[in-house]
Amino acid sequence: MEQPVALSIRGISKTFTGQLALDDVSLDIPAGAITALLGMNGSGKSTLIKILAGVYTPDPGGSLSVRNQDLALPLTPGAAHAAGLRFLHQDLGLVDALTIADNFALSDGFFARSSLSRVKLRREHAHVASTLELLGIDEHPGRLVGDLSPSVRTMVGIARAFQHRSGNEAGDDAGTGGADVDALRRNILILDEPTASLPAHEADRVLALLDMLRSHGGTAVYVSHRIEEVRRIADHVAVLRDGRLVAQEPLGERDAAAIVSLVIGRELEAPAIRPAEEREGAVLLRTRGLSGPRLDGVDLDVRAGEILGITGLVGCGRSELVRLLAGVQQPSAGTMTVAGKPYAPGSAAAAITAGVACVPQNRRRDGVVLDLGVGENLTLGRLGSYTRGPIINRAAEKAAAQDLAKRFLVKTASLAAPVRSLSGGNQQKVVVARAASGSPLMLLLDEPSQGVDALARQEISRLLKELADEGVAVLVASTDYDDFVGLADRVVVLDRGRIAAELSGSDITEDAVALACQTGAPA
Ligand SMILES: Nc1ncnc2c1ncn2[C@@H]1O[C@H](COP(=O)(O)OP(=O)(O)OP(=O)(O)O)[C@@H](O)[C@H]1O
Repeated sequence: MEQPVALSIRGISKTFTGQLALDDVSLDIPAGAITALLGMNGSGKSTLIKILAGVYTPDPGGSLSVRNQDLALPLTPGAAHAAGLRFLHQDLGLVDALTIADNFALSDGFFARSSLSRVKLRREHAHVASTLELLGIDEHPGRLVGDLSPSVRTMVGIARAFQHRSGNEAGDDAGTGGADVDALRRNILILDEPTASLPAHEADRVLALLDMLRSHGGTAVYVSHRIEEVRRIADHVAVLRDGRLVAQEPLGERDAAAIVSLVIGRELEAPAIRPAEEREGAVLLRTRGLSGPRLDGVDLDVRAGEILGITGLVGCGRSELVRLLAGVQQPSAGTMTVAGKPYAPGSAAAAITAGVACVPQNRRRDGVVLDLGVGENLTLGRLGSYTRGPIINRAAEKAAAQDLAKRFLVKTASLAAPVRSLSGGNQQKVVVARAASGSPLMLLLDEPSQGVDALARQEISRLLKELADEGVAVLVASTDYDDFVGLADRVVVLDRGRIAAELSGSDITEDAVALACQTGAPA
């Protein structure tokens, strides 16, 4: 039997200055099922979601309907909400310093809660608790959001999207209404890469919540670049390529390779294996007894030309290790050398001067200047390379930016376009390209494939191998174990700040790394 359609999108296009981001997209989202919205970086997924959320105005001509009711275009955020469209953006919009219940109240724009009586507050807590319970979230409404694990924060974000207000601000009944099963079934949840920044086992909990939503008859549209997650959770796939819808079908029994080829339009080639001799350079980085708040006496040798993976469960000290090596945090004990010389960078700039470049985890905060152009971001901090005396050679700067954009496959309307206008994955490519462009001795990357599509991920892997072949020591810290397969020569697993296991060569598989993270021992 055909499933009823929850959301129907007809002939939607969106042109940004000089660029067609969505081209006549028509798509039906079936009710009571999870649809994975897939596509490479820059294919138009976020643009479509922002049109549904009433953030972007589509080009004239298309139409939208929810359960056969036409919506007036352009939508406003209020009209989208009234129609039952619920959104979870990557930035969850939760306030750490407030409780779960307060965060629920905040989303209603209603925060005169000091005036609520104790009875009403208790009732409000009960509403929030029932919503949490319905979605399988085992937390007390009075818990501070800042104390929650990343996956529970995401789950709270989802639960909050479903709540409804009851009563009015002035009236007796003012307060936040919990969601009931009917609300879960009636509304349509749209999630833009909810698991992008979550390690695999945390992401699993969010997927379990989506399972729960589906079991209540709920409808969701889910964007992800993680193919295994799509296989695990989706009933249907819809694929955008260059702004056009190229597939809309049940997921069926497709394996990962089949989904990837649906997304990129061809088969992904197997990654090239690096010959062993290319990873046997001299020791470039040596740490002895390296310690910090989370790290506890790490001894590490990384060779020139080696690609080393660093992983472990949440709190293992992985990101701290990157920060200490990158000079943005100072060790409490231990020593480091780079190319045999003492290395104690007091800042990121000092690390770069010593030949250690870093691709930080939070690209929007630390990696790019959103309002500067793509070209300027690519050459940022390297102006010295294009100046002779007081004269800046703009042509040389532009040529360098063009080269980098081409080599790292940055998809942009022009080099002058602000980085803000780039899709998430393309912003990431800009950061990687810039870090690699200064001929570093060592390149550190913290979660480099967050929000990056399968093809770009492979391109980044290929470029990292190229850099390693040129003698650069590459350190990739990641919780996405797939990042290491076909890329890393060696993977070091951290557990509570110490080295717990090490894998190398063909032993590096997703399952073996996962097992080593769980047990602290190689498979
Ligand atoms: N505000 C904007 N101004 C100009 N161009 C934009 C703007 N927002 C998006 N674009 C362009 O529209 C196209 C689609 O971008 P969009 O962010 O929708 O891609 P996406 O599929 O969500 O990618 P990703 O997987 O990387 O998040 C891209 O080429 C992007 O550069």
